[in-house]
Amino acid sequence: RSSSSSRHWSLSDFDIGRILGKGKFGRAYLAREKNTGFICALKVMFKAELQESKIEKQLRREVEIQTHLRHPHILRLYGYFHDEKRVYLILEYASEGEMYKLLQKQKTFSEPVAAKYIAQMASALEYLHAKHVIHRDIKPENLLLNANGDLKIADFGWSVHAPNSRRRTLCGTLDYLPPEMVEGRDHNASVDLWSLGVLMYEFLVGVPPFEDINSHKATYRRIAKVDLHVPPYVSRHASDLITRLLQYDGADRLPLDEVLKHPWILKHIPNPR
Ligand SMILES: Nc1ncnc2c1ncn2[C@@H]1O[C@H](COP(=O)(O)OP(=O)(O)OP(=O)(O)O)[C@@H](O)[C@H]1O
Ligand SMILES: O=C(O)c1cc(-c2cccc(F)c2)nc2ccccc12
Ligand SMILES: [Mg+2]
Repeated sequence: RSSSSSRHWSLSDFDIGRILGKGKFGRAYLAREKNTGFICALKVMFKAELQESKIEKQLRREVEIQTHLRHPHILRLYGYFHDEKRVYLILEYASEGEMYKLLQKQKTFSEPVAAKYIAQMASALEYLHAKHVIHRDIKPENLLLNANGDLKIADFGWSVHAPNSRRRTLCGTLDYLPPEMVEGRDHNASVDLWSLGVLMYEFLVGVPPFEDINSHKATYRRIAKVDLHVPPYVSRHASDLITRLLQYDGADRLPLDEVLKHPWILKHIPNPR
């Protein structure tokens, strides 16, 4: 019996269901493998579009990295295949969809709910960093939720093997990027610690800490200055953890094993991991 990722798949192996969502390049569909009835998400991308945007190499790296990852809070990539016009990724199905939409609907999460997600993130990042993989694009848009309401890190399009000096121009929001990346300097796994702090702040406050809706430049300046203001309604322990992650120098950011032992996490999650 060949493992799912080495087997040669084709579109005729699947019944295709409803569309799950559209991304920049990808459309994801609910799908069922015909022989086993296994439910998955099939992400379909057009080769022409991938070539135009020159992200073929990034996609191959994403696939190479994600196929080898096995963690309860990292979305599984079971395999992939391509035909003349399209590339297909066979992904774990996350039935509760995007964290981003849940946060938008609820505005903020309670501290116990936020602590559950931050503990799941810390555990997944600990696993990634042990494999010298940095995600570099942690944000609510790239987190999915499964039927149990558990978080799944998706979208490894920006992940690389650490350490790294980015070559590709950044696109999308700056909100989650640490000073060393907005300043184009070398960076390492501690960039994910910064993003974890930004994510925690956004879960509790409803907006990212350095957002300036008027200008990129203003956001850039606020990040570089670590211009952080935690509102008074955020508990002392939560505010302490956010501050320990949003440190200018990557070496000063609280390591993941300390995050998982922080009083704010232990208060809500007795045995994290
Ligand atoms: N495994 C999955 N389970 C459930 N829904 C999914 C899954 N993968 C993708 N989706 C849905 O499809 C949408 C588009 O997929 P995805 O974000 O991976 O495309 P993309 O090309 O990365 O787009 P972008 O880069 O803009 O996020 C997601 O926002 C999500 O709503
Ligand atoms: O025609 C190809 O050989 C091809 C293969 C793949 C590909 C193959 C496996 C994994 C993966 F992520 C991507 N991506 C492409 C993107 C643009 C144009 C052509 C291709
Ligand atoms: Mg996406």
